Amino acid sequence: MGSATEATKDISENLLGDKKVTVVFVLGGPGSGKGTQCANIVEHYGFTHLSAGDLLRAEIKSGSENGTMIQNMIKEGKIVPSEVTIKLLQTAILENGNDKFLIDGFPRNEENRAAFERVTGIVPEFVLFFDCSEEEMERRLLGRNQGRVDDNIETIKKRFKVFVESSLPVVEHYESLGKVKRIDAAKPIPEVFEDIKVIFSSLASKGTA
Ligand SMILES: Nc1ncnc2c1ncn2[C@@H]1O[C@H](COP(=O)(O)OP(=O)(O)O)[C@@H](O)[C@H]1O
Ligand SMILES: O=c1ccn([C@@H]2O[C@H](COP(=O)(O)OP(=O)(O)O)[C@@H](O)[C@H]2O)c(=O)[nH]1
Ligand SMILES: [Mg+2]
Repeated sequence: MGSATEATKDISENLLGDKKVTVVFVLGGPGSGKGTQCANIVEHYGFTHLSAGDLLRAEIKSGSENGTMIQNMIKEGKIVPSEVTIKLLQTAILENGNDKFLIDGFPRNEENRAAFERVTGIVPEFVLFFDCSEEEMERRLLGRNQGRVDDNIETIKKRFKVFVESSLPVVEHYESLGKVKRIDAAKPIPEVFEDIKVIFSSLASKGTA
């Protein structure tokens, strides 16, 4: 047991250098409000927001050799191979001076989760889970208006299916470890943030973040 922990720590030190980080995974269905609330958390609690989806969209824009593959997967609501997303997250963590990160929209399946833990050695402090009905999420996505290739009804239905089949098992995994803090994300934006504040204020007062 002890040696397994040591091994994980060594890997972490190899790939993140000496950097010790506090990570919160922000998970929830498409349109549940993850990005919106991450901006609020950044403003009040000094975290850096890393949206896996935003990093992938930036990678497409940068003209990377993976761009076309990523674009096609996003359009189909599919999950991009772990090594691509993990590399982007790892680089973003290393390039940033902060040591507290909200990782938004990742891990999206169990393979993402296991690969991230194996490669970076990072174990999340907790998982903030946004609970919202599909009806409400669909309404929000259709009104998001950011010109995204995946905010159309056909792709939205595919994303909901992937969320239930592949992403919810990640939440269940962390649930079994007692690490999930569930938020009723169907409420209006300021009310959702009030509930989030309770969680992050107690974290700050414990001195763990
Ligand atoms: N609590 C809320 N009530 C109503 N609309 C919301 C709420 N939270 C976010 N939105 C809106 O819903 C859309 C999706 O929110 P976003 O934060 O991008 O979700 P996610 O990152 O989970 O996909 C955005 O247009 C946002 O302004
Ligand atoms: O770790 C990730 C995060 C996102 N995506 C892809 O990017 C899309 C948009 O993700 P984002 O988190 O931006 O969407 P949201 O849930 O916020 O609406 C997803 O449907 C996936 O196709 C992915 O493959 N891996
Ligand atoms: Mg988002």
